[in-house]
Amino acid sequence: MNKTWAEVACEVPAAMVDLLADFLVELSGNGVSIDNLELDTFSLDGMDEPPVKTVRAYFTPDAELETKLAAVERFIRENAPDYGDAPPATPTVTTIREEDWATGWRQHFSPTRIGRRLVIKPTWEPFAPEPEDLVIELDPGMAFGTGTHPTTRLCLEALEKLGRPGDVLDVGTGSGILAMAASKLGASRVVGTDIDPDAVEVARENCAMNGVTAELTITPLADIPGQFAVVLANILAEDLVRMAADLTAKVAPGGALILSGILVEREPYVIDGFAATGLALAETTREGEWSCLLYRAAK
Ligand SMILES: C[S@@+](CC[C@H](N)C(=O)[O-])C[C@H]1O[C@@H](n2cnc3c(N)ncnc32)[C@H](O)[C@@H]1O
Repeated sequence: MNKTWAEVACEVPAAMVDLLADFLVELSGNGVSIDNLELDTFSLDGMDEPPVKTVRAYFTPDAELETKLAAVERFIRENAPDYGDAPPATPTVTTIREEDWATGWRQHFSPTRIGRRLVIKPTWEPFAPEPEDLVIELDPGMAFGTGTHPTTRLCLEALEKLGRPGDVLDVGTGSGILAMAASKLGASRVVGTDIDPDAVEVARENCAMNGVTAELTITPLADIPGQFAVVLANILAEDLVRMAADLTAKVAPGGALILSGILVEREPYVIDGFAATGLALAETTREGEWSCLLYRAAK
């Protein structure tokens, strides 16, 4: 593959890393890496934590890149003053090859237990599962969803709590992680859709690697036939609200809709956006600044 990525490196005060990382994940649709800036021995003297860290995000180098870069610069400029007096450095952009992007991720990715039985494990790491464990093998690829992001974890936990899930629709499947988990949890049929054809390709490869059968497609949500016992969508709050009617239409009577990708401060906005759908909000779970909403359809 000759694909390249624009790696955007932002040096920010260490205390601002989480805020910026979440912003970059949302904006790029991909994971970020965080590493310590190399400092000289004088500046490190007597310091436990370096004061500045570098957050790296990965963007497709397309026509929207300039606009996204401007948004990153604006975000840093507006938020950095809350974390210290030093003026923030301008983010740097480096073009990197796809292979390097994937390799860089390896050091940040290790077996992770999520919920009671699900374990996400990179292919290269040895892991001894418990008898009840449902292991998903996953290498960081070009699609969002390695299980390291709270929005994915919240979705997986909510899904596992539903028990054997029946037919499942995964909207914005990314790496296919939720689709694979649904299948491992005993779903009778799994459909995953994504607007990004590359993500669908990655999801197909991941499903094949895990022996999972799922129908993976770029068919828009509104055109997917049928209804599902569980519909999952880990997408941005704005998209969830825009898609509220289509998402609701896919939930079978008595079924569940799991919405993730919602910043806690955006919870009321999403709840408002789903108020007219007739679905009942059954549970809200949170991790850090992320929320996941579980809705139920009437029987
Ligand atoms: C945050 S990732 C979620 C990936 C994975 N489901 C997870 O939970 O980790 C969001 C995914 O939704 C896709 N997406 C965004 N808008 C979409 C839409 N309107 N319909 C389908 N997929 C969409 C993106 O391409 C991306 O792969």
